[in-house]
Amino acid sequence: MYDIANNAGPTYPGDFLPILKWTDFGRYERKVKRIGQKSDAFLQGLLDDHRSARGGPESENSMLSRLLSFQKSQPDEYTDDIIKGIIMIMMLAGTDTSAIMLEWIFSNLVNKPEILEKARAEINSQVGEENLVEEPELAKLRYTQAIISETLRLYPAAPLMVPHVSSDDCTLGGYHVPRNTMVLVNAWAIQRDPQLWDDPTSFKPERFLKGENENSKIIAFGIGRRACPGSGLSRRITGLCIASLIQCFEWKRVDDKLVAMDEGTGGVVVPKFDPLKTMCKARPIMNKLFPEAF
Ligand code: HEM
Repeated sequence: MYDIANNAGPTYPGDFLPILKWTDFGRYERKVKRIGQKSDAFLQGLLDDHRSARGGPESENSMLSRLLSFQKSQPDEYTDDIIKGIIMIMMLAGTDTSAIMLEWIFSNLVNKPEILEKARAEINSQVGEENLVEEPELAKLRYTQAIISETLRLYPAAPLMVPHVSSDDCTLGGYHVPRNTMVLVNAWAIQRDPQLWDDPTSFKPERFLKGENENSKIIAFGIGRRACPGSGLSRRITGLCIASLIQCFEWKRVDDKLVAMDEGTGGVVVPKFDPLKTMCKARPIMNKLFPEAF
């Protein structure tokens, strides 16, 4: 996964200087073909394990076993290649992005404990301290949702989105774009544009609680028919995850220094430069929810 992610996106110099493709500069083609074969073998192994029920009882209700059951009734639609493609895109597009968003969220929360406390107060008042937050309650957690939106705005997991190619000559913002040109959208810069946002570089979830629909200005999931189909799922998973982590633990920085908020480098998905290190301590609710653990 690491190899695929790092070789995806606009990272190949030959895309910018086509002459380099003649010599397979940096052995890029050979490298990606090898990665492709390796990942195909891995996914085929997963499929075969599920098919022969070698995955154990926990795999019986998995997404893969569901897809394989569709294969029995619609063999032409659900070929092995299609199923491998679905699993691959879910893993590639859905895992790193959501994990990185979570890391940015907690980096912001430990740097701004007052925001963390406000989120906790909302969770206490809407969910209470007896039960772990559940999905239907997420709609009531408006401040938690606002924290997610503000993180997507300032720290989009895919800052240049996924490269697109113009299928025809067109004009974009007054610029002529010939057919077959790679087009990148700088979501990172657009979401910090002072013409669109007040105090654009400050982390202020409150801006999403105003009456206007600020969320419609977020483009971190793309726009239009190729926009991210996992955006709703991702917001729900992340919402559940941060709300339960806030319910169950106290969170603090490891020392007085603020957590550095620099971006690292990557393919499509860009992680933090320094992975987040933080301290956490179990809260009393953990004794009630998981007494056997204490
Ligand atoms: C924080 C979480 C996520 C972010 C920031 C994110 C962002 C994006 C972006 C920017 C694109 C490209 C949109 C474009 O080309 O204009 C995309 C595409 C895609 N995402 Fe996500 N995504 C996230 C989570 C997920 C999840 C959880 C899934 C599925 C489990 C998913 C599945 C996909 C797929 C399949 C595409 C390709 C859509 C297409 O090309 O038609 N993503 N995502």
